[in-house]
Amino acid sequence: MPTVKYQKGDTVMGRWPGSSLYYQVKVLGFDSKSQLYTVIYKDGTELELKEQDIKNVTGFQTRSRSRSRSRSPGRRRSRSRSPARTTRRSSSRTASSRRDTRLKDTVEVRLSPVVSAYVALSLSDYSILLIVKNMIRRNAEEKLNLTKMILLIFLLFLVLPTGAYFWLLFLPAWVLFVILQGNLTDPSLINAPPPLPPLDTFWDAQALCFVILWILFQALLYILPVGKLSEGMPLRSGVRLKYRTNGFFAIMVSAIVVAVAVHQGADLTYIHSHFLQLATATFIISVLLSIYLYVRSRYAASEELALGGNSGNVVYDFFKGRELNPRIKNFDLKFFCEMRPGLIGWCLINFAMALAEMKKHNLDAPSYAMILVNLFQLLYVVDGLWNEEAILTTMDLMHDGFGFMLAFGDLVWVPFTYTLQAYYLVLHPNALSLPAVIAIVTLKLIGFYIFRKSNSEKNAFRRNPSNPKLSHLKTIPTATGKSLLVSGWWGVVRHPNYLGDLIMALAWSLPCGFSHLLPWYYMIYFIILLVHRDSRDMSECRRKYGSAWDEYCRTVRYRIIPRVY
Ligand SMILES: NC(=O)C1=CN([C@@H]2O[C@H](COP(=O)(O)OP(=O)(O)OC[C@H]3O[C@@H](n4cnc5c(N)ncnc54)[C@H](OP(=O)(O)O)[C@@H]3O)[C@@H](O)[C@H]2O)C=CC1
Ligand SMILES: CC(C)CCC[C@@H](C)[C@H]1CC=C2C3=C(CC[C@@]21C)[C@@]1(C)CC[C@H](O)C(C)(C)[C@@H]1CC3
Repeated sequence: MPTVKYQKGDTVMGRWPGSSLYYQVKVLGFDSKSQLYTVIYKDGTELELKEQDIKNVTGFQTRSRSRSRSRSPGRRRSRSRSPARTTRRSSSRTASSRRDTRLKDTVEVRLSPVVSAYVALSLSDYSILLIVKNMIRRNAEEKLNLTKMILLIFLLFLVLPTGAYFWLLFLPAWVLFVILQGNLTDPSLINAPPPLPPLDTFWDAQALCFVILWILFQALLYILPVGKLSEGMPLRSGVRLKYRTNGFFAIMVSAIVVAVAVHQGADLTYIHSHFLQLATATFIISVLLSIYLYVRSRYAASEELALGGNSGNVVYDFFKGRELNPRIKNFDLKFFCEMRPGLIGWCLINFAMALAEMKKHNLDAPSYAMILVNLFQLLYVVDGLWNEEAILTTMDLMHDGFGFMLAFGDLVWVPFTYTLQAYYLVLHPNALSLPAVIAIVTLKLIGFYIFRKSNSEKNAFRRNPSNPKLSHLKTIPTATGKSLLVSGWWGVVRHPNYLGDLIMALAWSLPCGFSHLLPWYYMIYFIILLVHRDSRDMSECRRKYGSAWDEYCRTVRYRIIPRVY
């Protein structure tokens, strides 16, 4: 490599992707086409880095040493670490938060993120690709293992930009499929789809007006100066955005307005009889919104863009979303869409399904199964809105761009597929015995307890790591200045909140019985969604926290279900 700055075999300092931290690496080679160096970290991770993300060891060490001399031994220990080494666990919160503050000083060099050869992939996807690359190599060495290979193909399919084309077509088609199935006497998720109804049945101008009115009504409640103004997590620029967290107020006012409308003779069973038309109208709105989001993201400053979704591939970026927090003045589009029209709409639709069931079967009250589904999901939504501030520390709000996936997910997917159990029960009643009711309620409460406690614990910790109520918890400091909880709920499994959520999902499907797979759709989808989110989060955290994350994973061995997964 005659014109190349670093030679094969050189020991240099390489920036850890997505962070500002440098670790010692060995240069393995240089690709003149992509202008990228292949380097190997001490833990064996191979990465491709740009020249500007590599520094000479000499100058680097001098600076590090002169800085660390003035610091405590604990501080020096953490600075000398490579991603391969483990970090010591702190047994006291106060001590660790003190160290965290000091560790912040280690973020000293700011460089542009690596643009990998996989131009169309976000950084987290890039990490998945690295995992896949390693798996292929290992599989080739260890002979083929079928399960691993299937997982590998699945992962590749999820991350490749071409996957976006598939999902763009598949997701709306799936919503249509399940809605049509729910109307059949004998629905099946595995049979061929029922014949498409004539095109004009999809469209209803009145349905579109209702959807627009609903979204405007929710927008009005959102902008009212009622409720707390909460601060989001610090952005890359250091800025903390403010969010109006008045979701509980919004659902209460919505409930009163709906109750008054029903009292005045409004027939909510319209929602059941026009389910398809309402879904079509909402779908159109979500597409228009996504186009708007994509166009405005082209004018957004680079620090306003999410790490993923900026590949240059228009379809992939449109799907994933580019802008992190698109706002019109103080109106946060992502936060609003995730927490209001779809989420509160979900409860409204469930309630309408209960009325439709009563009308259809001439009942004085909804069935036990319908009541359970309604109450369980209402509790889930009300709890989400009551703890609305906690959403600000979730992956969607902190890391994901706002594009078609979330716009469609929030506005169409949530209200029109999460309501499938109630929709199913209208035409397919399922009688429940009292012991069955008690068992299902108990299961729901257990799931809810785990879900709420674990989410609140993480949220409280992220908001104030020195919170005295959390001082009994063990933590692992990380090089970014943030710590990881390693005892309490987050010491049981790596995603206790997913465990609670899955138990609740089970309790939502059980009231519908076992005659058909359709009401179990949510459970199946949710397992896939959460397993995928967990692996996405794992690679994201591995990238952010390096060795500290490895230590966390060694200490907390299971991801979602203790001793199983
Ligand atoms: N009903 C539905 O359709 C869905 C529901 N959900 C629910 O939403 C909730 C939020 O889920 P989601 O956003 O996916 O993920 P989490 O709320 O679990 O957030 C993951 C983040 O938490 C932080 N974290 C991870 N481990 C630790 C630890 N040991 N100590 C401290 N912080 C840690 C990391 O962020 P950092 O370190 O950067 O702070 C990580 O990126 C969950 O309860 C989930 O079940 C999610 C998706 C769909
Ligand atoms: C269309 C795709 C296949 C999937 C899109 C995923 C979205 C539907 C979900 C991503 C994260 C979500 C959350 C909730 C709803 C579903 C989406 C938007 C949530 C608001 C539900 C209520 C909970 O209490 C919560 C914890 C606030 C949830 C946060 C994540």
